[in-house]
Amino acid sequence: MKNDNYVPLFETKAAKRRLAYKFYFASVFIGLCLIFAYRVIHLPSQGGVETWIWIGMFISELWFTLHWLLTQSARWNPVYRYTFKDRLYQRYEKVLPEVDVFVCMPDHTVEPPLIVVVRVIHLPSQGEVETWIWIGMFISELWFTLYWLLTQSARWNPVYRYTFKDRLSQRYEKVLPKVDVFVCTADHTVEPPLMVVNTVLSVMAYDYPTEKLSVYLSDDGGSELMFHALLEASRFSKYWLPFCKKFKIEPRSPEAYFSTVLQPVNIDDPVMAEEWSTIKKLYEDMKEQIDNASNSGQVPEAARKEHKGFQEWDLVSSRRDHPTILQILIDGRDPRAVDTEEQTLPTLVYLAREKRPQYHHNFKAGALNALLRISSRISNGLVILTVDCDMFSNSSGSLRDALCFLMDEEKGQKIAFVQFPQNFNNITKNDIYSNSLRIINEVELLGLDANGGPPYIGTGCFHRRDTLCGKKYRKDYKIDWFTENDKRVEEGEKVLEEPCKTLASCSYEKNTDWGKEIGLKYGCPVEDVITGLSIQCRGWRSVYYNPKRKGFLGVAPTPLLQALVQHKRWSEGDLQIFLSQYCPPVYGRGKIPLKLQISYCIYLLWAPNCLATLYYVVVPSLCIHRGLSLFPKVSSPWVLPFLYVIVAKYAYSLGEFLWSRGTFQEWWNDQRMWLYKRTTSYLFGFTETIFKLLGFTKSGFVVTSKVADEDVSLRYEKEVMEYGAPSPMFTILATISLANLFSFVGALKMVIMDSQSRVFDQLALQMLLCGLLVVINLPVYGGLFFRKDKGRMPSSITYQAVIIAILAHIVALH
Ligand SMILES: O=c1ccn([C@@H]2O[C@H](COP(=O)(O)OP(=O)(O)O[C@H]3O[C@H](CO)[C@@H](O)[C@H](O)[C@H]3O)[C@@H](O)[C@H]2O)c(=O)[nH]1
Ligand SMILES: [Mn+2]
Repeated sequence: MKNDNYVPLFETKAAKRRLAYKFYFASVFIGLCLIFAYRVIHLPSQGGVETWIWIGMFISELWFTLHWLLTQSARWNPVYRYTFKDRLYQRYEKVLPEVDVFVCMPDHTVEPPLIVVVRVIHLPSQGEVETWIWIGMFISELWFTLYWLLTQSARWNPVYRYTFKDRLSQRYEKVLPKVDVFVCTADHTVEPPLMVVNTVLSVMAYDYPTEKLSVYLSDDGGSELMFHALLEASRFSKYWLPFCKKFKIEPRSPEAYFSTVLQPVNIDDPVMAEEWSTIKKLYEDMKEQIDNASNSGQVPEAARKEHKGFQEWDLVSSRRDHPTILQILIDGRDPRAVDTEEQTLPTLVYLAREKRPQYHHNFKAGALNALLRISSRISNGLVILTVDCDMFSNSSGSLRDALCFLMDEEKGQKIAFVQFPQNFNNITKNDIYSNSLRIINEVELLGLDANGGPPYIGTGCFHRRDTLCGKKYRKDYKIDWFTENDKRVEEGEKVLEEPCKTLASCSYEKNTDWGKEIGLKYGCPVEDVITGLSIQCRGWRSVYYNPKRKGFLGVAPTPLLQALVQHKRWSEGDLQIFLSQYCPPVYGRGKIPLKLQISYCIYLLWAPNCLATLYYVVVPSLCIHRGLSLFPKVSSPWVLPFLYVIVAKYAYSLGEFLWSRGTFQEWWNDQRMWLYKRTTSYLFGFTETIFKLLGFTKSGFVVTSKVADEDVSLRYEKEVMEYGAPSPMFTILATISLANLFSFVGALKMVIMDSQSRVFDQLALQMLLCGLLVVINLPVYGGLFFRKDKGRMPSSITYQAVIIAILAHIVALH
């Protein structure tokens, strides 16, 4: 099979193993070991050796108990077997089938593992609280170490990818596969129709044979306004597509284009200048139509009469209760569907799947699965692109880039999907909410790619239809692009909307494998990650492609609360996967490489970080008042590993940021958001997952708002933190920052009053930690006490936080 003339369609380069990185890794690792040595050696001496012996006994017995539980599984229900040979001979002498008679002899032995409980209750009392606080520090540091080791798996061996679109075109221009683009929208109030149609227009304008391109919009809001907007866009596309192609403009979302290019690119060219103005005028008209309808909440009567599609809304009683609405706005096979230059237009379809209150709709996963079925009947593209409605295509070449991977003769066969990074076009200069996902996009996903493939992150991802529909990888899997297109094309008949509608009905999936083995998986708030993981576990790999010109640009959440809620959904969904049967180290064993299993855990274990972090930002500070020292004295050599690990870790992280074209201020903001997310989003995600496991709650999907009030946007532009809404998340943030402020002030007082500077010697590291927390929380104090605008902390939160912080200090002192 090896082809000597094989010239690849893409290339992979390993990043140079940086000596500095290795040094960093080894030295921090040694530092961590020293920290643990310190923790063990310096356990508060009140408890002394006895405490440790006791803890040792505890751990040993915990192990014995767990192991004993394991061994019980083999004792639960043993069976013995007997046979009756004589009967066998009598009856079946000639044919001799086998007969077993089972006699079951149950043997239940249950020893309640009470020993462990006894250990916990009777921990030697000399050390008491101090010992326990110390053990808490130990466990937090153990967690941080393990987690840091996990994150290293994504840094070990990053790779960069490059494509050769000219070769693709030379070899395959005539037989390029059909591509279906799925755009999802859910709610026209938080996802404005104008934004959605801009996304649709940008993907319609891909540099690709239009007769092979189909765009589907799934509207989970079932909104007439959205349909109206799409209808307007289908008309505008007749002008927009030829314009894009003629002048090769980028980006191809009209809104993004006209807001960056304020005058014709080539003023000297009168033809271009005139066309530019005409198109801009047409766009402004369309924008006005759509915005007017959105603002009044009604489609104008005249527009309604122009298209039969609006009649479908006669049967809609609410967005949660309506039959399937399916409208093919442009049918690419219709000879009349052409643009102003007589070129075929891409197929354009509007779908609002059936919704009934008694059926669970499974959020985005449900929407994508309905699209998979409907599109298989209409265009049946071999390749599927999924994009969120707020993510316009920023580069008309991305589609061909993706095909370079999927169509490569040797390595392409095994690739199930090509994931582009999630980038955003509303990030402010220093990215206050750390929305840009810079380190994930520029560092970690490159490493995951080398480890076996990035996860599927829901948007900007090109899939093979087959793999999304559950196909397993086999060595002999090979698509012959020269015949495949013809095979799948239907008779060329005009597709009828009515018969297709049942494919998107509520009852269609009953008793089928949809949502389990076929299509996107149900029941998880991060349907994308779990679906990608299971594709990889079926033997496929994925690739990550991060070109200079970003492939897609989306809308990042602007108020702080939105960002935190989004991360709550992510961390919750991720932890759910970890605790489910799909846990990568279990489910992926033997199916995906070990290093990929580990890399997955970086994200799947986001949520549990909340515990160690909360401990670390609360307990050491509160202990300052008691004079309880939890870190080595400055005069002791043990302080060195602590300082080294702190400095090395943060220096490297800053270096990584700058090297990925970030700024110092942005890195600092990222550290703050890291703290915020860990103490709020992850905490809520963690507890909710546990509740869900226990069966108390069900997970939902809170759609992130893509619009903000004017004054909120203004503050965002100025990079002023937006609190505003009363939320328990803010209570936590405010309380932590106040508690640390009180501690720090108290500590300063103690240091000043202490003439021999013994306090400083003992508490320096604790004060450093506390002081850093105060500095990083400066915006919170501003929001609590100094700001007057609407984005400040609500006063209810200020009161709560002050009271809780004072109470915490009182409790800590006694
Ligand atoms: O019932 C629903 C809910 C959401 N969506 C769509 O799903 C997309 C993502 O929703 P959004 O509120 O923007 O969530 P994000 O957190 O920004 O989305 C990220 O995280 C999701 C998983 O949590 C992925 O599905 C997305 O692709 C990924 O961009 C949007 O286009 C929505 O219109 C639906 O179609 N139906
Ligand atoms: Mn989004």
